[in-house]
Amino acid sequence: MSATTLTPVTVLTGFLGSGKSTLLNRVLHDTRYADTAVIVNEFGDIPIDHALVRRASENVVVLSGGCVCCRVAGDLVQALRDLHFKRAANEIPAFRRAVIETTGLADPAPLLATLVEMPVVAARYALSGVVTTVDGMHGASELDQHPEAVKQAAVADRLVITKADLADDATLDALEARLAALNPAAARIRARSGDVDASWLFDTGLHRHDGSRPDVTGWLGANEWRSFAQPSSRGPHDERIRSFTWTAEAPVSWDALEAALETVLELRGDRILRLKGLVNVGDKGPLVLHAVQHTLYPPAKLPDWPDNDRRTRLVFITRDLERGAIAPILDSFTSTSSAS
Ligand SMILES: Nc1nc2c(ncn2[C@@H]2O[C@H](COP(=O)(O)OP(=O)(O)OP(=O)(O)O)[C@@H](O)[C@H]2O)c(=O)[nH]1
Repeated sequence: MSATTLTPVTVLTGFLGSGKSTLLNRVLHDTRYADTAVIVNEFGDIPIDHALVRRASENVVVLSGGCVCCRVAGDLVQALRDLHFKRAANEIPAFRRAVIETTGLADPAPLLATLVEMPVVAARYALSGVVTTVDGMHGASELDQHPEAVKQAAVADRLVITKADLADDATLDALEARLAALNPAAARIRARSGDVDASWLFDTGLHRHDGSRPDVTGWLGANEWRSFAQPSSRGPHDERIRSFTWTAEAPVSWDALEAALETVLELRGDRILRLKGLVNVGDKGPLVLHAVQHTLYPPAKLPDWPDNDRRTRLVFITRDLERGAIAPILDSFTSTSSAS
């Protein structure tokens, strides 16, 4: 997998009315990011959001008539393929990244799985990151009531707490503490009407259109999982989300680890929201991998380690799945690991 030939895709999700379109519309006006193709998934029959976004980007595709998480996955694949071929044929303005804005009710995990699983997509696009908007005023009650909202926050690489101009500091602080417990690895920002630096949103992942060096340590976020204070308020759905790491001190055999991961994903993939990892196979640089639900991306090779930590580190974000259900399988295949 080459980092330079794949078009990075950012998935923008967040509960209904949490400010996805406001954010997207604002950041696309940053001229550095004007060359962004946008796929908007509208739930209702009358697409409204795209009218705003269309003013900001020349390549906008609207998927309507259903939620991309269940009914329109095929449409999404088709849209990504069409965009690619039209770009290749110079029929549309060239774009260097794509954003998929989900409906507010979307469960993001099947969407991420679609991006990984469909060969026609995986050959041309690479998931760059997941940005989740959380309503600064109503976010806590949405997390309490809707498991989708919790999943959206749990899989994020970037959490944007919106409407910071409307909510008071105590509300924002409590929400932020809760999000930090749910997903400590995601970077967080408070936004007023989408006033977020576009590069903070888009340049998150391993795949940069300009080939610049990615922030692998930040992407992995393994260190952030270890220390965080439990917030005073946690909802019933928060409790179901787990995050844990599995590490190995000595280099591992990729064949053995891959077999172990295939087994884990086959058995437990429905409960694995995301998996990210750096793997020490004894070479100069690590393998970088990620997986969503049942599917493992082909690993990418990095020329160097991002820091002095040479351990294999896998970070799991799961729902209703404990570390104890996974670690023994990984241990037994690789027979060299340490808990963390
Ligand atoms: N005051 C204020 N209003 C905001 C902010 N962000 C969004 N809004 C408003 O909140 C409402 C919903 O914002 P949208 O951007 O449409 O939210 P969305 O997540 O795209 O909504 P759906 O597509 O319906 O799920 C709109 O009226 C926005 O103007 C903000 O930071 N401050």
